[in-house]
Amino acid sequence: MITITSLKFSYRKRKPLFEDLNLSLSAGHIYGLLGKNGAGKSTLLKQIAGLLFPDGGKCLVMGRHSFKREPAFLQEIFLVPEEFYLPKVSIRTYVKNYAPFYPNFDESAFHSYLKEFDIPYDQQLANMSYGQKKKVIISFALAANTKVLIMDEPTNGLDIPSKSQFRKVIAAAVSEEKCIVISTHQVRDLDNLIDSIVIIDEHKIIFNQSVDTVTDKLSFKLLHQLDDRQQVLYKDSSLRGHSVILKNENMEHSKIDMELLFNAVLSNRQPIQELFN
Ligand SMILES: Nc1ncnc2c1ncn2[C@@H]1O[C@H](COP(=O)(O)OP(=O)(O)OP(=O)(O)O)[C@@H](O)[C@H]1O
Repeated sequence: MITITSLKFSYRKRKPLFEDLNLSLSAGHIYGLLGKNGAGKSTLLKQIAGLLFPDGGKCLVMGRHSFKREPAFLQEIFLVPEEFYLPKVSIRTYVKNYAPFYPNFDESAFHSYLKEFDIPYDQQLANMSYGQKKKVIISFALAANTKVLIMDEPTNGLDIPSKSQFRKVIAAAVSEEKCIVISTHQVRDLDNLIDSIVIIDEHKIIFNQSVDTVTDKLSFKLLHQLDDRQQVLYKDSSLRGHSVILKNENMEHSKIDMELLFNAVLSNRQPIQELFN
């Protein structure tokens, strides 16, 4: 669905942000895009949405160069940006004006997502808080029913109950035809939601694996004592004990700890990458 090959991009000359970045994302998945501040997550999402031109390489979405922003491409992609502007109109008028750009827009789904988020339909966008506006744009994005849905830090600004509502509405909107990409620092907000993890660091994609493959190869444990015989790939020690990542040699099933995995991939990249090659 999204194929990025040898992508090069920089905002400033002699300071490349992406160099030979390669990424392939398929339909039927929810990808979590993780990276440190400034790693280039938002920039990558903008490249996919065709809001930035590559300096080299290709960014193809549904077989089309995203930077061309052809109508057939725009109808099938929706980006929920981290910072957004909504016009000073009612939700009703917003839908009337913008839904026609999306041929598969589902108005009844839009109503049900708003209901899930406790947002009354008859409201003026100008009178809403940042978090409420964000819920409107997320609901609209899901109802637009595009094949590609990109969300940049969607849970920023959402209160605690809204985060589980968010997981619920996303889970309801998933289908085999859609590719959903969500960038976040709040990995716990995406718990049980994303099925694949993509990590960007130092100009490149350094990790792109499904959660199932990760838990097949790695075992996540909380140990009270470390045993020298165990080959610990990464550990994070606290008063609770040692949160560790081990090679999953006995085919045990454990629940992925995305924060631990992220820190492990960044600090102990080579042995972890080798396990997946
Ligand atoms: N419009 C711009 N002009 C110049 N440099 C920019 C611009 N936008 C972003 N950058 C720079 O590009 C780099 C990547 O920024 P980007 O916003 O893509 O990172 P990010 O991974 O989304 O970061 P964060 O997690 O902090 O949101 C940063 O060093 C940033 O300063």
